[in-house]
Amino acid sequence: MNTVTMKNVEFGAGVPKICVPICGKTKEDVLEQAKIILDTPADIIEWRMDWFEQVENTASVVEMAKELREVFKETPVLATFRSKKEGGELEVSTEYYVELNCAVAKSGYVDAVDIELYTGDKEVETIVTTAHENGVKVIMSNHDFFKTPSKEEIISRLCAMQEKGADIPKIAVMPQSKKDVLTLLSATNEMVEEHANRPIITMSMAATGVISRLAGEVFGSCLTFGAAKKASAPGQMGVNDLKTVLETLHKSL
Ligand SMILES: O=C1C[C@@](O)(C(=O)O)C[C@@H](O)[C@@H]1O
Repeated sequence: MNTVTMKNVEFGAGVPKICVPICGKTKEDVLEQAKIILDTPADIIEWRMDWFEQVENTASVVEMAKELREVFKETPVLATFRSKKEGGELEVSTEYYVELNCAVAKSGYVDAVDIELYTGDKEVETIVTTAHENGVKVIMSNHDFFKTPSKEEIISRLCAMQEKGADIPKIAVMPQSKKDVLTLLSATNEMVEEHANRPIITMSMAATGVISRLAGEVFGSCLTFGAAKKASAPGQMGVNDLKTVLETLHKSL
């Protein structure tokens, strides 16, 4: 199993890393949330660009990324535009999605970009190539906010991401029962043991799925999302509680 390193943070080894999202509408909101996160045990920051009111202007986005880099000098920053169909705040054209991700990847101010698997093959390839040419890692993602696909389907999506050059494949699914949470955990375990040659991220959302956000070290998810001021998806715990649970589990493993 290869690990992935951004700044000094190694994904895929030891305790799962904690990612804290920033969901600010204005530049002031973004910076306010950033300053709050500075006092938390976040290992990596996710800037949810789809929340940013100036997201349709690439120059403003790059400027904001620059300011975030000034706040987070040593902490990796992941830039994510989450499309509305996968749980985000805004829909943009596929053409703009590609332009935005390429601009932010080329800016030199972020360490990773999130690319949704189902953007389109050509488009995904363009962003992956641009990111890698600029030394930026790719977290490739898929979200189902309504249900949990079968174990085989979850594994097949994670494998597709690996084939498309994701540095870290990621899937978030919604459980409709406790059994669905077991399906996600079982898919995670099988993916890591039989298919993956790199770290992966998985989670089952909402209250029913919260155990999946804590058990990554057991089943094989290298990162978990925790909230500081604002959660970006249902089921995220407060970042300090999350840290305590991860560390407590780690001591017994
Ligand atoms: O992909 C993910 C995972 C997530 O949806 C979650 O469930 O924690 C939160 C999003 O901000 C992030 O982009």
